[in-house]
Amino acid sequence: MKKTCSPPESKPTDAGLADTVACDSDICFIDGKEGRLVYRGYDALELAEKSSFEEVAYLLWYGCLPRETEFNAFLDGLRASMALPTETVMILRMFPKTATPMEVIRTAVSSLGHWDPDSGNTGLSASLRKAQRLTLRIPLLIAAHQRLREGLEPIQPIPGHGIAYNFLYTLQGKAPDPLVEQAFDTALILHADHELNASTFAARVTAATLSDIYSSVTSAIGALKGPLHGGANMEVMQLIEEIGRPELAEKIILEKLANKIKIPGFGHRVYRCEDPRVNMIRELVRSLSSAMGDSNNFAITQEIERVVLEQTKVFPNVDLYTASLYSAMGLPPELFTPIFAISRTVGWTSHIMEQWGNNRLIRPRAEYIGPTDLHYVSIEERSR
Ligand SMILES: CC(=O)SCCNC(=O)CCNC(=O)[C@H](O)C(C)(C)COP(=O)(O)OP(=O)(O)OC[C@H]1O[C@@H](n2cnc3c(N)ncnc32)[C@H](O)[C@@H]1OP(=O)(O)O
Ligand SMILES: O=C([O-])CC(=O)C(=O)O
Repeated sequence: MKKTCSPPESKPTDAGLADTVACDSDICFIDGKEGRLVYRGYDALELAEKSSFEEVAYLLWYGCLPRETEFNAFLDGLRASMALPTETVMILRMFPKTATPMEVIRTAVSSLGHWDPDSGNTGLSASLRKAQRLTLRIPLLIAAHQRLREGLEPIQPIPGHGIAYNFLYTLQGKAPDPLVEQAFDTALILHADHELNASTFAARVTAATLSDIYSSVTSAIGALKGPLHGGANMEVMQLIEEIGRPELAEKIILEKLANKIKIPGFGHRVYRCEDPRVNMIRELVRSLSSAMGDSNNFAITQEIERVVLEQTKVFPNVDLYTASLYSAMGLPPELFTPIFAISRTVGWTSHIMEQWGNNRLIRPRAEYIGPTDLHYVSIEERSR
């Protein structure tokens, strides 16, 4: 009798759903051939250059850019939500020292739902308020947990300052350098949405069961954590640290490629050219590293890029230079993926609300490739 199950012999028809269009959406457009990224009709690079993360959040949530009075009212509403519930800070104190920041935000974001004043209200206005609370509170939660890990007490954000400023301030305990704040705000804009990436799809699948926004965002955080998706930015930093000096990059990368190891920060399901965000982030790192007087990580990243491009047809993605950008800001690598979650929360929640606007349960089929005619044999007989 056969004792083990045999592995599947053929691949599903559309592995990874690479060729499947799963929904209509007017939030984000990607041209993977030409390398273009558009939020609600506006080029994301133009928004990154001229706008602010708060304005882009308004655009993604409401579908248009605000007039001045609308934006001021929106910012006033945001300020009112800019604090963590005391119960959440108590929960943060209870995590074991070994819990990574990404594991902590997965659990703590889920817990935030219990203290949301709109808990149980599933209307559109309540969902928008929840989306805004999540976007304001996730950075505070990441900063508070990091301070607790370092043996420091969490500190309150300063009303009147934006999300980028207050994340850096509540993390580092001092007003951020304006150059760093500006670069961080730009990075938040460039990560805010990306169509049906894995974490957004996870959020939409959960939302499509008519589950709540906190459950949907928690699903998304779980998907973002993996190294094939958001977790890649931390892996890029680990690779930079492993390499240590630019002149060692070529040897280490060639060895990895020879061993068929995928290099984090390269490859993308949609882009068949350089990810349009890469150049803007590359230039931000170049100027920030030089202003901070340490360009070693930038130089290593450039070497990694040169060798991978010489050896493969695989282009860099958004994560490649993000690692040395955040490192030039003095941020620890284990916060890189949680930072991705700060900006993508805007995209996730926009998609969740869009899903609810025209909902149908998301439930694809599997191509069954196992047997169908087996008969039950008792455990005694099977064990003979
Ligand atoms: C924000 C984001 O989520 S961006 C993506 C972040 N993830 C990473 O940076 C992790 C490294 N990259 C990867 O693992 C992949 O490129 C993914 C997961 C992003 C995309 O995967 P897929 O769309 O399934 O592409 P797939 O894995 O089939 O790659 C296509 C080809 O490019 C090669 N390739 C893809 N990525 C890489 C890489 N990072 N390093 C080396 N080769 C690569 C593959 O080996 C494959 O080559 P082959 O056709 O000769 O077998
Ligand atoms: O779109 C994807 O597959 C990955 C992603 O989230 C991004 O590139 O920002």
